[in-house]
Amino acid sequence: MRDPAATWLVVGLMSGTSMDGIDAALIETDGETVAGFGPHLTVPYDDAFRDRLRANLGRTSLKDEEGQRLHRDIALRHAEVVRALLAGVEVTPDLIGFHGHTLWHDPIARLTVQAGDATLLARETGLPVVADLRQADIAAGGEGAPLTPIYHGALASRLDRPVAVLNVGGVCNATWVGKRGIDDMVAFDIGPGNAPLDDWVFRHTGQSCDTDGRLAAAGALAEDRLLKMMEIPYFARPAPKSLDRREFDHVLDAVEGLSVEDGATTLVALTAAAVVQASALMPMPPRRWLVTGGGRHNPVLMETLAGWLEVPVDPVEAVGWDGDALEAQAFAFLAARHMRQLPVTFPGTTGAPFPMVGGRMYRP
Ligand SMILES: Nc1ncnc2c1ncn2[C@@H]1O[C@H](COP(=O)(O)OP(=O)(O)OP(=O)(O)O)[C@@H](O)[C@H]1O
Ligand SMILES: CC(=O)N[C@H]1[C@@H]2OC[C@@H](O2)[C@@H](O)[C@@H]1O[C@H](C)C(=O)O
Repeated sequence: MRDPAATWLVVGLMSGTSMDGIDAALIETDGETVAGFGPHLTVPYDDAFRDRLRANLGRTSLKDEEGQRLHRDIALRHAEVVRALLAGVEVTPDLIGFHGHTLWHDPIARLTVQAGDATLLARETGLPVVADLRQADIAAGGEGAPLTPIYHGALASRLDRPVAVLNVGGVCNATWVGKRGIDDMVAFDIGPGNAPLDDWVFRHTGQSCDTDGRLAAAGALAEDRLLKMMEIPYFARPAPKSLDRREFDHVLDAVEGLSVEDGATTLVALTAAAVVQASALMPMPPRRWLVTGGGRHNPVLMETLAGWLEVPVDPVEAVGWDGDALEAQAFAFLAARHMRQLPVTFPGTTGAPFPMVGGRMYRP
């Protein structure tokens, strides 16, 4: 039996930068370790809603009519996903950890905007919701991202270290976990993940991604284009650092004129080259890379990474984690840490001035 005083059953919710859909996962946790993994699911956005999200990227305020509508609709869609996740599960969760959908992220201006009305989500689900997890960090001069490192660090404490957890979502980020576990983490956004490739493939084929890397597998690397793209100053900038999804939109200009296949191969290579560059920014090379996020389903990316990094590269499933659930689980974990007022961001992960508690509670 679960000791309710010691752990919570928490639903984590994430709508990621690739705009593929809403990820939800249930875990049992005290915010330090995971006592049990429950079910997870991803509910894809329909094309019309994805177009609407895309049209709202770059918005810095939710105050106007469409901003308010979007804030509400995102919350209602998340509430539906919670109901779907809990259908057939004979437990009632204690709590929800809610990210929302990032529309704007600018740490220099100390502004990060996530749409999704947590008050409405709490009312719709009848559960307390912890949201606004980036706000305290960015207000204090941290990057406000990435937030998942403390979860990566908690899971990786059982592994041989240093190890790097690489998330290839729309944006690509990594957590380096050293010998001392969560007291020894360096994390940052590396560069473009799947977003430019998704956009490129959508533009040329109308498909939402390069499924199983088929286009990239049929193309040839345009080395001159890759070298040009690797001159982007962000790659060499030391951590802490974080990205807005749209910051790499312009790389599509660098592959313009290539065939769809060659462009796909070259954009996959860009992600891999950025990861190689990122390893030089870590305190020491990791012994192993564990890859999570949708990008690990692209075999061309996985092969390129394995070829270019000098240590083993495996999907996180190799150590028993679930790469489709990990981000949503992380937001559940962060909500539990909020309950215990444990820090969620650190000088090594976001550049926070000190380990910082994060999130705000919305009660039903
Ligand atoms: N079978 C597949 N083959 C190739 N790519 C895939 C496959 N499945 C998923 N992807 C890629 O993974 C992406 C979704 O990844 P994920 O869900 O990790 O992103 P996200 O959580 O939205 O992003 P972020 O971590 O930046 O917030 C898709 O947009 C697609 O590019
Ligand atoms: C501002 C924002 O939403 N950033 C996302 C994005 O997607 C990946 C990367 O860029 C990461 O920094 C972050 O998401 C994950 C969940 C994080 O905070 O760890």
